[in-house]
Amino acid sequence: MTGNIAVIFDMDGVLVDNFRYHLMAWEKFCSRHGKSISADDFLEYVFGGSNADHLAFIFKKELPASKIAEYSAEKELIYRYLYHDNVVLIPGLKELLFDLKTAGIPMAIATSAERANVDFILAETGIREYFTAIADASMVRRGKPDPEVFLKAAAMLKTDPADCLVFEDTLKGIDAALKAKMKVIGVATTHHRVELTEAHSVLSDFSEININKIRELFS
Ligand SMILES: O=P(O)(O)OC[C@H]1O[C@@H](O)[C@H](O)[C@@H](O)[C@@H]1O
Repeated sequence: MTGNIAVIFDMDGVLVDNFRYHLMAWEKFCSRHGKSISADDFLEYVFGGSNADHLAFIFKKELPASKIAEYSAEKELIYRYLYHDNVVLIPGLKELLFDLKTAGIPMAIATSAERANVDFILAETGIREYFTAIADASMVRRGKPDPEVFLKAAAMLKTDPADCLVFEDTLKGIDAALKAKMKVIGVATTHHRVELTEAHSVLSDFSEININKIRELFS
């Protein structure tokens, strides 16, 4: 640990509460391809992971990279179409981003989503200026629960993983952050608070956290 902390935000379920829009998009995608996925299976087995893992679950086999790219583009177009007029930041997030930025604490996004979805969320919410680094699906070989995307974000921030705090809403993401040896706070949007007990702490939204509480996690 060097003492210079950084904060890494997952995107879906942490910056915005959009689980149901991803679910609707996957359901629509499945119906177009003669497949199906239940909400329970989606939540338990795939949400929070990579589209390659989602597609392997839906098609019951690994797909070639060209098919993964084609199907991902189709699903994400449906998702952005459905979610477009409904994008709202999680309460308290903007204030926390401002406080962290003015305190000189660097921030990154580490997401299983593709870059077009990141650009979509940042454009819709106007929070791009707060982030020094963005690690997306295209930059890693293995999706969460593998720690690769969080380690990539820490490297981009030039911060020791032990000095990083992650905000995550999924069990896969919390697992990944812990494997990266980072502190992790669960955000109870996609799951109930009681399901996120592996995290160092849990909150319902960002109005429950501030810089002093974040610093205390590292003391
Ligand atoms: O890592 P994040 O930001 O939670 O992103 C996860 C999601 O990213 C989306 O692009 C996928 O299609 C979702 O279904 C997936 O689980």
